[in-house]
Amino acid sequence: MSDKSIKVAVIGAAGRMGSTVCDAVDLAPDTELVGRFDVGDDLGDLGGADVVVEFSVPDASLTNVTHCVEQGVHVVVGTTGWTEDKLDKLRKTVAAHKDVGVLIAPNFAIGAILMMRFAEQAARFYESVEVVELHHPNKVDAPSGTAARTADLIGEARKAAGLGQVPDATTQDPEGARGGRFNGIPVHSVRLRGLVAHQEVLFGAEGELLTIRHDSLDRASFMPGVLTGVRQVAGHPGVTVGLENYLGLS
Ligand SMILES: NC(=O)C1=CN([C@@H]2O[C@H](COP(=O)(O)OP(=O)(O)OC[C@H]3O[C@@H](n4cnc5c(N)ncnc54)[C@H](O)[C@@H]3O)[C@@H](O)[C@H]2O)C=CC1
Ligand SMILES: O=C(O)C1=N[C@H](C(=O)O)C[C@H](O)C1
Repeated sequence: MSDKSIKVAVIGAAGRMGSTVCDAVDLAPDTELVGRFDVGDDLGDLGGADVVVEFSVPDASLTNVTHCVEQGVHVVVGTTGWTEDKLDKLRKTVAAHKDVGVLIAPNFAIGAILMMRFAEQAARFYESVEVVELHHPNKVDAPSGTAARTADLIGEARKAAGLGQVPDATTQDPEGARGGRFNGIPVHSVRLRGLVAHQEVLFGAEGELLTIRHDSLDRASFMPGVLTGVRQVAGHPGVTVGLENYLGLS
């Protein structure tokens, strides 16, 4: 007999991730789908949900998550674009609702979380590093949240190790062919029909290379992580960034 004990609503339910999450919540033995919301819907009492899963667009996420917190509902957030400024605003709202947990995860795939962790560990040993993220062409943001987070982790690890800037003799790049820089780390974004979500972290030192690559070939890869978030978020009050904090990897 199943015990559908966690009531879950999904915001962004008509999207690629939101619809996949609705199916996963329906199928899991311990979760019940009680609400599907998308753009223009009145979020109201969120269908009586215990936990909301939010996969919308960067411009809307803070407003949606704030509404959930003000309703006293825990939130698992997959939407990207969480700047420090937005996180600060959210933390202030959550501080007034002390029992509420919010998980913001740039990537729910276990391999992507490990890729970030391994890249952070490798960072101090290599003079050169570049991040290449590759996604489907319908993605609205660049770089990916995963690439931004990876670059941030690597940049901090390099600073802690006393490493300077990555070596780069480029003086002429009128079209931006060298990509963007995030926390000092070069990041390149590829958009290609046929791809889902992929990333390579390229490390280089004299006479050797290390490449760490992760591929999400299907959105099913994100679902175990999303369900882990749904099951654990109530036990983690406050704002948590990164699913690794729920997995004993932090
Ligand atoms: N953390 C993770 O593991 C992953 C994160 N993502 C992120 O999730 C987000 C969504 O990605 P996709 O599902 O591929 O996009 P999508 O474009 O397929 O879906 C977004 C949905 O949000 C809806 N929406 C737009 N404005 C809204 C609003 N104000 N309120 C409620 N819903 C609204 C849209 O109508 C659409 O149905 C992106 O930020 C993406 O980067 C995507 C895959 C994995
Ligand atoms: O939009 C996507 O598809 C994805 N978005 C997230 C990101 O920006 O990192 C996670 C994953 O890369 C898929």
